[in-house]
Amino acid sequence: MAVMGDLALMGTKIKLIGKLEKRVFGVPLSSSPRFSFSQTRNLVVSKSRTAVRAVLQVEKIQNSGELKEGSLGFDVVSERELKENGFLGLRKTKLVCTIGPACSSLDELEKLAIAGMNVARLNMCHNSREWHQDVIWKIKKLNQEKGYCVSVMIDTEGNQIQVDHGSSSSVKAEEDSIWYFTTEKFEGSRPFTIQANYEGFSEGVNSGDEIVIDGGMATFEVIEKVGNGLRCKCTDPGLLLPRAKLSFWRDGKLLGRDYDLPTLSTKDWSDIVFGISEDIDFIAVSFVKDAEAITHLRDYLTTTSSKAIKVLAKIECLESLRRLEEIVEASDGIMIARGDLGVEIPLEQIPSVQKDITYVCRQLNKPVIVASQLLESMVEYPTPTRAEVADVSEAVRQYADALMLSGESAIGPYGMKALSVLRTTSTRMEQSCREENRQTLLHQRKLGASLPDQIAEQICNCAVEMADNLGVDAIFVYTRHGKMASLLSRNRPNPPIFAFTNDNSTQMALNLQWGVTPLLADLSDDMEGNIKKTVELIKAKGMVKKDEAILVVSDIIPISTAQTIFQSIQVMTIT
Ligand SMILES: Nc1ncnc2c1ncn2[C@@H]1O[C@H](COP(=O)(O)OP(=O)(O)OP(=O)(O)O)[C@@H](O)[C@H]1O
Ligand SMILES: CC(=O)C(=O)O
Ligand SMILES: [K+]
Ligand SMILES: [Mg+2]
Repeated sequence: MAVMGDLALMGTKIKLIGKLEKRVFGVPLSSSPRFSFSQTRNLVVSKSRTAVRAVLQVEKIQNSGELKEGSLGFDVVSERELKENGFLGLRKTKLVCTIGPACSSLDELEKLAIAGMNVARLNMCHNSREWHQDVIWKIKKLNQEKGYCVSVMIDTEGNQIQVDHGSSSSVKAEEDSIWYFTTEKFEGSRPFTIQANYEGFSEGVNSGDEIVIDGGMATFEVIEKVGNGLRCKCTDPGLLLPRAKLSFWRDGKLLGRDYDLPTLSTKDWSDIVFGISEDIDFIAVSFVKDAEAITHLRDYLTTTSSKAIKVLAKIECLESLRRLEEIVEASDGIMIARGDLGVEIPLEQIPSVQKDITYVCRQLNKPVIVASQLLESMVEYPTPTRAEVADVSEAVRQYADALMLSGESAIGPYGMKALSVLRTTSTRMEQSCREENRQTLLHQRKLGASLPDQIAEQICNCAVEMADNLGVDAIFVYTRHGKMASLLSRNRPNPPIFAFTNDNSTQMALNLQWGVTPLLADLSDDMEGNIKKTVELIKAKGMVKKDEAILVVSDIIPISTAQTIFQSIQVMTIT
């Protein structure tokens, strides 16, 4: 079988070396290999039963770093999944669970880890510092003592305008009833009075404007302004929940409101300092309005944290949609926070906005989480609605990197079942997408050249095209900061990506990337040796079999004397 891999690297100022070898794990074989170069740009690879590697390398001069000798770290869940289901059976879509009172015991956390939780989210809006610390310690304990690989995310409270009637349960607003929205502070509740948490909440609001609560739970018309407060009439009766969110409308159009509040409050900064001290992996920033807050936080983290904590921007207000591209570029990833987004924009716009955001993230190579109400009915019931399963499937079909549970896992009694619905639904849809890709040969990945590092981008685009065309069983990538792994993931290949890194924070960050199984390995200076060692370790664990083919992409291969960086694609068949 001869297959073409077209490496469209011409035109870059890079020296391209075509180097063909036939070796068994680094040892040259004497017999003549069955492959040939057809042109400078094309590499023809023949697979044989011996380990044959066709190597195409791009050479560039740069500083090289130190790599250490050691062993290979597989987390227990991926190892089990791989043994049970084989390479193609590995789930690609990552799963995030919000941790709340329903799942904060060591036992419940372990059950979620076993069921496939990749990232645990702690919402700093709720509960105490001690409570969050206790959960983080339990997750670290499970990782260290039982071999799980669960990353930790904190989600900031942010400066959010909320209204509250002061009662712990919901209150009904009847048609034509008159209510007073006030900024006055008082304890408990007063009849027909709703407290707003921000003095300036009514600025620019006129008589006749509408107030929509929680995206449509109830609607009020503003009768008059009284100081900072608003006297209103209920025009669409409904329920007022504690800590409700509100939007203002005029003549049927949403009033975009830019409150003069910083994205990160004093409490958020203290939560961030806490997060750094607890060695967390991700900070999700709520109500991001522009790129500035993200850049500021990233600069802060660079100077204060020894570890590369990733900053995710939550898209949940109108301003963030207006500045989407700059926010995506500035951040390490995005969360589509559909809960608050549905309060800020008309609900019917959410599906198309979700599609647009996932598209932009893919182009700019940033992981994206689809969050909120994926399986909302499961907060109360043990099975999802058909519509919820369809919503989950659509997010998977859009190739979102991750799906998130909120109340389903935090407060609901069926968190485990909800996680299992996410797992089975995503596995099924991933399989269907693979079949569809194969039939149509229409590559979803017409990504073009959109990133600054064109060499890495092109190598990964070509590598994935080769991997799919050759039908290899797995892709191995050796990466320090995870860039090559994410660029491969961006192409959404059919085979799974095993990313070997010697950096723990890279491993934990890659937990959010579609199709990537991050593995901590003590890599040495010698890339040939690394490949040989990792393949043999995986072979010894019974995870690769004879005749299975692996495509290997390596990012940093220091050539000791000249300090040269090689970026290469190799195809090897296991003997
Ligand atoms: N740590 C916690 N302690 C207690 N309850 C929690 C905790 N985390 C979440 N919850 C509960 O689970 C529900 C859903 O959680 P989640 O944090 O996803 O929703 P949210 O408050 O709407 O998010 P956000 O405020 O970021 O928009 C919350 O309304 C809250 O009642
Ligand atoms: C997750 C979140 O913050 C939201 O959906 O609003
Ligand atoms: K939050
Ligand atoms: Mg929110």
